[in-house]
Amino acid sequence: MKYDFHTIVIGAGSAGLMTAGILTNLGAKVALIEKNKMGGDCLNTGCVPSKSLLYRVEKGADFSEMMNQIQQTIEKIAPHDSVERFENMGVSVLKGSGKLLDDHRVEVVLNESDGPHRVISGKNIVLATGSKPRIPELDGLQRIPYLTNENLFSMEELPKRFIIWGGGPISMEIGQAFGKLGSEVVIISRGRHLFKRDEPEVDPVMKDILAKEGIRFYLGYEPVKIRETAENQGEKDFNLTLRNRNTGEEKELTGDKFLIALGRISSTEGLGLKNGGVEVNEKGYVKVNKHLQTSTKNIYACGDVVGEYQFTHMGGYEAEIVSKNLLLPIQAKADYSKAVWTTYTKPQVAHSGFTEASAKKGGKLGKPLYKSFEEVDRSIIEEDRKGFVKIILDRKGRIIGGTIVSNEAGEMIGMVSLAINKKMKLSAFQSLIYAYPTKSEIYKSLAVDHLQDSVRPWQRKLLKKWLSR
Ligand SMILES: Cc1cc2nc3c(=O)[nH]c(=O)nc-3n(C[C@H](O)[C@H](O)[C@H](O)COP(=O)(O)OP(=O)(O)OC[C@H]3O[C@@H](n4cnc5c(N)ncnc54)[C@H](O)[C@@H]3O)c2cc1C
Ligand SMILES: NC(=O)c1ccc[n+]([C@@H]2O[C@H](COP(=O)([O-])OP(=O)(O)OC[C@H]3O[C@@H](n4cnc5c(N)ncnc54)[C@H](O)[C@@H]3O)[C@@H](O)[C@H]2O)c1
Repeated sequence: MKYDFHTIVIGAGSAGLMTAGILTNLGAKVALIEKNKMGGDCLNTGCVPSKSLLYRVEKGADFSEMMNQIQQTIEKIAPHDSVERFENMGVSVLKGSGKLLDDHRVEVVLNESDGPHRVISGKNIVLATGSKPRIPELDGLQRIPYLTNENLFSMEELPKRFIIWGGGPISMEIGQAFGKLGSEVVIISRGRHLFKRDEPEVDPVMKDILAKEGIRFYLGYEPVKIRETAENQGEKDFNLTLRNRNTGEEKELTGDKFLIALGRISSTEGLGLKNGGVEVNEKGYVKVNKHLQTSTKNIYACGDVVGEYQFTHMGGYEAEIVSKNLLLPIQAKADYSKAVWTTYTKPQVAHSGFTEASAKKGGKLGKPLYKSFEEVDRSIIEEDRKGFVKIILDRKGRIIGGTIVSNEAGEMIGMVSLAINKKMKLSAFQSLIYAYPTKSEIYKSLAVDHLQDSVRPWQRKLLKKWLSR
């Protein structure tokens, strides 16, 4: 059977762009379908505007000027993900909505055409349609103009009392940024712990830092209703009633902006999954095996639509696996034991590989090691002493995980990832020369502590004897 394309990719966010780019560069004929903006969430409503905001907050500028600068940053990066760039590479980009008709044919309802819908066929199809914010049921919510990441960065005025529902990375990053800009920030989360994906030592450090900056937390609370109140300079305020999940006690808060950041749902509405024989899991995400293959063997999926690790770089990693599997006879597997992420608060919280708990669960835990930045000279100089490095060793003493809390944690975690990838032991950290004064010196002191701890008493005695000759 002859198909129009080797692969049809639906969705031009980080995962779809990466898949289309790799396959085309390696000689495959590819169609890429995007119904909205090229670059998806990351460029338009996710990583880029949020990190641009965090950077600009530190520089201090007028709010509307800052929002303009954020849009300018998006425009500067947009050419990397543009139709022109991908068409120049050789990708056929179709601006419209894609729907599976069966396991090889996709119907495209073009954005700018009143003509008949176009139907294209592909030997393979890749679903990279991403995710969207999860909006829960809440009494009164439909009458309140609430915010999500999709309209947050179009706000024109700085909120006075900014209430954020959710305890994940969006809430932490955005909450801290708006607190620094001068909003009164309240964060509500049903769980008692923040940074739940990270090591448990992160939660108290970050809670303390954020609370000292003035953020108020209602942890263990759930909103039960929201109502508009009197008009306040053209903007409507609202009252939000919260209930303590343990005691049932109720509290009332007033705010002028309400952000919902309660995680994501898959973006598969109208995608015709059933026509393609593609199953979803219990959370509604596209079900894939380790090769990122769906229940239909020539249809693969990657990025947020798959669910577990909703990060741009993980979508990129999955796109590489999918591309290999579409081109090579041997099927590569996605290995999430080396997953990496960073939450860009100040200090940042970065992680790579196993946590202590996941290593224990997987029967891999040798030893967890911990070192605070308290006595690191560079951290003292920069007043960045509250964080730590935690390294997880397996039973053979190899580095299999790490967590860093520090202003540059996102940059520092790369060294841990390299050590994990190359199956290194702590001695690798110990034998390096580090420039003084850098925060990376913590790797050396952590290694030295551990090596000292692992010297046996008889070895110590022998050494002492030898030194006293
Ligand atoms: C506020 C915020 C901050 C974030 N910060 C970070 C960060 O700092 N670092 C990080 O790694 N990650 C971050 N993320 C997560 C990151 O943005 C996502 O993991 C990433 O964008 C997912 O990429 P994707 O390609 O899977 O999906 P998306 O970016 O959602 O792209 C999917 C695309 O498919 C299109 N589409 C959907 N259905 C169809 C259809 N039927 N036909 C045609 N097109 C369709 C959509 O329009 C969209 O453009 C952040 C997310 C948010 C919300
Ligand atoms: N720096 C980064 O890499 C970065 C930054 C922002 C967002 N992101 C990505 O975007 C995605 C979305 O972020 P997010 O912060 O919305 O989601 P999240 O899923 O990470 O966190 C949602 C939080 O809300 C809580 N929650 C869920 N339902 C609730 C309810 N009914 N009541 C009270 N609390 C409830 C959850 O317990 C969780 O703590 C994440 O998966 C993340 O991967 C990444």
